[in-house]
Amino acid sequence: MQHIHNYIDGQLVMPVAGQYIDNYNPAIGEVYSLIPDSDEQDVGQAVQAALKAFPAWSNTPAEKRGQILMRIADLIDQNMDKLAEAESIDNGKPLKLAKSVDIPRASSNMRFYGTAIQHFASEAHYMEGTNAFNYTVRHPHGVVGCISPWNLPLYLFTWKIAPALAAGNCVVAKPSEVTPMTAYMLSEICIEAGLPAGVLNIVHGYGHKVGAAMTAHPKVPVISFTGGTATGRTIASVAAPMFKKLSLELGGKNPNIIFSDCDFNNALHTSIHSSFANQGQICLCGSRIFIERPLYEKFRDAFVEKVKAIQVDDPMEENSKMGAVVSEQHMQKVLSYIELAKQEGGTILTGGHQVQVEGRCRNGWFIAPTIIEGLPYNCRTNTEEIFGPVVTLTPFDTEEEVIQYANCTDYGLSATIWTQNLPRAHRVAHQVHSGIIWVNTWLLRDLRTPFGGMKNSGVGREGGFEALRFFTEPQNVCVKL
Ligand SMILES: NC(=O)c1ccc[n+]([C@@H]2O[C@H](COP(=O)([O-])OP(=O)(O)OC[C@H]3O[C@@H](n4cnc5c(N)ncnc54)[C@H](O)[C@@H]3O)[C@@H](O)[C@H]2O)c1
Ligand SMILES: O=C/C=C/C=C(\O)C(=O)O
Repeated sequence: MQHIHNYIDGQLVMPVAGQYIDNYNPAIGEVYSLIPDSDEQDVGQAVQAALKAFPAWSNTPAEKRGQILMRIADLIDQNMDKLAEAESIDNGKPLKLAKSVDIPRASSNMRFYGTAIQHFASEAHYMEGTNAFNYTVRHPHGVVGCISPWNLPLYLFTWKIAPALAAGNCVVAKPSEVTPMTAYMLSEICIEAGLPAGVLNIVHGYGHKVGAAMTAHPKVPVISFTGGTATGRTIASVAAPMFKKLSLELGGKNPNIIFSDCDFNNALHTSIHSSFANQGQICLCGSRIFIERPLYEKFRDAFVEKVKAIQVDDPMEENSKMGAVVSEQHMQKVLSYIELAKQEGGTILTGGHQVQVEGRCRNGWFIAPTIIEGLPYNCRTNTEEIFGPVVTLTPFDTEEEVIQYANCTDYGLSATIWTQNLPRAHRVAHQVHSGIIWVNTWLLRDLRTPFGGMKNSGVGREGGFEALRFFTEPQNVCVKL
């Protein structure tokens, strides 16, 4: 069976304690590889390697650092098919999705920050009347920790490490233990691309061991984390008393607001993606669909009809639109929320159950896309993150009412608004408490924009120069002439 290795000090190495964790193919329901069950000893070695590499890497001209990131991007592109297949096997997502979204975005992340760092300028402030000026240098921090989740494995892993490396930091990174394979393949790519030893170190294993050791390590002053809100809280509780700098990208329970005057076909088709793409396991999925009452029945009936036609099948099938959810444990969690929705008075319009796919996937973990109506806007099903192929439909009568519905959760990541009325689009956008608003679209990403959530969806922003500012420490020098 294939063993995944840690990537420490430029080498692919076994975990110090020699222990491994089973890695499952969720579409088959079987173990297909083994992941290092690393601990604080491996994290300690990774931090030492990163500290050793830091002086040379931080003094490497930005242009040269950028060139190495671009080489990594080229190698991701050259290995597109292999990486996409590995992502699909590891995560259960349709191969087509991995090929069209996950892996291309991973190379875009490297390319974006490989070039962004060439344009990242420091500020200067002249003090009129005093004949003095200030210039601000942005120093890399040293060793930074990057911790990522399982839903968009290589996409979110590279979204963190690219700006961290571009800014001149050395990195200790931990991909999710549920989907480690493409991060492992990335370590091979980094070696081939000539990334100097110790600049990026990838330590595999459990969050409560590897992630916790990174968070608590005194030589890792910065943690960038994407994952669940509860985990973010644990990390913050350890990091805050150590005065670490934190970026937290957490969960969401995003509203998808559909007004009667929307472009109906566009709203309908995009809502299918925003509900069920990646089996609904994207933090940006619009899991609460609010429909203005005059359109409610028309939208509901058309939506249910289209969703009933979605075939859940083997993610490796060329035309698969919906694959497996990531693990048996996650499937049980999602199914338990469907039971909760029934107890809370919801009506299942379609789905609501596990699916057994024929053939090689008969023991895999699949859930039918599920639509529920008839729930109060503030019940648990409508306020807690399910993170699976489950959406609720709720009618509304006025703007004020739907804004209240939209804002009634502790989350504030993203929202989508469908209307042809421009003033209304802006009016509603400004009142919805979400860090990311889409009008008449969904998941249209410009990598230059600030990305992140309000309320319990996170702290700080990724993307564009925000990430380069996060991964650097500003130092102001005031000079009197
Ligand atoms: N806001 C965003 O950009 C965004 C993006 C993707 C996913 N998410 C969220 O991520 C969640 C799903 O991902 P998940 O289940 O992998 O999340 P998770 O919080 O369980 O795990 C995320 C990562 O944190 C690690 N971890 C777990 N416990 C830790 C600890 N005590 N200390 C340090 N690290 C620890 C895990 O091993 C994993 O690598 C959802 O809530 C989803 O909304 C948010
Ligand atoms: O599941 C969460 C998705 C996060 C997406 C991004 O971070 C992005 O598109 O940059």
